[in-house]
Amino acid sequence: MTELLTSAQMRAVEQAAMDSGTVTGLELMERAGQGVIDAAFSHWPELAQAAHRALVLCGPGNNGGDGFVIARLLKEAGWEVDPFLYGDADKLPPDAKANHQRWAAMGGVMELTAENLQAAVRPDLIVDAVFGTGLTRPLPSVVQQAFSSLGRNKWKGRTSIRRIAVDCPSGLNLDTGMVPHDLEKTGGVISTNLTQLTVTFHTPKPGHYLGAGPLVCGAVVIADIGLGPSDPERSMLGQPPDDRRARLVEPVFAGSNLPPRIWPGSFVSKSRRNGHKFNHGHVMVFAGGVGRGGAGRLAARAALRAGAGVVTLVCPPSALIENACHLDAIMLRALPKDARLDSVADDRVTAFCIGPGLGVNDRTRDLVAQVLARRGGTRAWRDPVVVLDADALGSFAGDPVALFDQCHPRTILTPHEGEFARLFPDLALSQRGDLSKIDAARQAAARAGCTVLLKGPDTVIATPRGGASLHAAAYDRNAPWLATAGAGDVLAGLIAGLAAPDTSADLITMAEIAAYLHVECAASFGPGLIAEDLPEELPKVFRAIGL
Ligand SMILES: NC(=O)C1=CN([C@@H]2O[C@H](COP(=O)(O)OP(=O)(O)OC[C@H]3O[C@@H](n4cnc5c(N)ncnc54)[C@H](O)[C@@H]3O)[C@@H](O)[C@H]2O)[C@@H](O)CC1
Ligand SMILES: [K+]
Repeated sequence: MTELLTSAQMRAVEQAAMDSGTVTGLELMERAGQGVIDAAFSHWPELAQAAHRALVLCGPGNNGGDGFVIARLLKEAGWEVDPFLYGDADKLPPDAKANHQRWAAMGGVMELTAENLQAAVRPDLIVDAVFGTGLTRPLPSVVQQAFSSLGRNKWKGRTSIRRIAVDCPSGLNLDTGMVPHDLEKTGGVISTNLTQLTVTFHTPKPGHYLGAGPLVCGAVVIADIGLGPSDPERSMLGQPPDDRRARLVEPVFAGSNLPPRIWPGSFVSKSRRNGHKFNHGHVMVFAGGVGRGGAGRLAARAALRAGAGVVTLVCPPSALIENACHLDAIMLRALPKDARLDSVADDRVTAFCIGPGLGVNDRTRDLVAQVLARRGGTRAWRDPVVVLDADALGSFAGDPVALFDQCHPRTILTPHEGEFARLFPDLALSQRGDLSKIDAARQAAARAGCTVLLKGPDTVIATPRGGASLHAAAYDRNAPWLATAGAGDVLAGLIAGLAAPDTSADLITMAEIAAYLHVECAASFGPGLIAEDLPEELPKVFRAIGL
């Protein structure tokens, strides 16, 4: 797990390092500039083999300061360098001003405008050092126009020009992954700032993985600027996340890759020990009525493939034959309309998955209430895990507090953005503004008193205490085939199946692993994927991670 530092957290880390006297701001800036050049040369080795030409676009803050370091270092390596500045050189912050002055002894600086860029000699490399973590509002129109002009320039072989961004493509908010748009203006970085490589410092930032981040960053490389390890991450293995710093869900700990056999493999119950089927948990999944059982069956299948010892599907009596025609290894029980849950669920049920295909109605509300009221029974030390998805959430759309009042710490809500908006209208995507998806999920978890997994290509998992992690199906784990009907039902089943064993780790850890495996299955299966394929791909993914 890699920590994702917000802009404020990153500033605090830098400030603490400077206050400790181990490093100065100028030294950090020098390392940042050098880190960008090293990353560029490693990504495009041909650039390292001879001197070339660079356009360096600098902004009014320390991101611009990094740009002036890059300009100087490239010039010293024999490159032709043309820097452009947005803003007033006299108003640059101290370290950036110092680097501007060092550059000024070597060459001139042009004002950053579309006209000046149009007149520039064709570069081999364009460096975007206009705005980094300090962006607070939409890009100024003059900067937008300058970026747009780069795409219109008459340079020969324009498409072979390499484009690198310092910390982020300018215009991207690194806390939210949003590109604040001034709606009066057209374009914006998404269409005009075609970054191929983004070099960020110390740790990745949430915005590299949230929202538009993966669409605009190209590839992301982390440059070490000597701020030390971010946290003893190895000790975080299987631990709940820090209450303030979010983490990225990936098998990387303390900066090095762990074999996936250790994470996530060692958290899969059956990889650890033998035992009776009930040692691996009993998952109960609820299915809808006649013709609506597919979603529940998908979840049940995923729970069983994930390693639950026993999975039972519960359905109305009228749907018994339909489900019996589809199921073998999954047990089947009928629950008449007015019957109590106790008539089918004994104390050995360790996890419930409720919602997919169930219908938005009073019966669903009643079943959710009965499931949430269950306690550990003979396993009094541990209440059953409850995964609430789809219609279990939709059924409380008009009265979310009634749901939150019943949720306990072993509950996880797994909404997509639409379902989330109905439970937490003020935290909906359309209302979020500068609130990141991570903070929205945190607030939702605090309100609901349980874990919340907010789905998407950027899936955020948050706990009521503020712990949060982000799983991104992005960059080399991009999985567009996952946007398919039923994929969410499979995820809900995976969580229930992984979290069902008595020995399973905390709920957020198991939700992280479910999100990870879900995408691994999609990537492993590849194009043409439909939801049924996901559970069937799981054995192959388990073998690939060394189980
Ligand atoms: N010593 C440090 O703090 C280090 C900082 N580093 C670099 O410094 C960057 C952060 O520097 P800053 O905090 O100065 O932030 P930025 O350089 O991203 O920009 C901040 C400046 O832009 C202005 N601004 C923000 N949004 C604007 C908009 N839409 N239109 C016009 N002006 C706008 C702000 O008022 C401020 O003057 C990082 O991204 C990184 O590249 C690195 O050099 C490593 C060391
Ligand atoms: K930038």
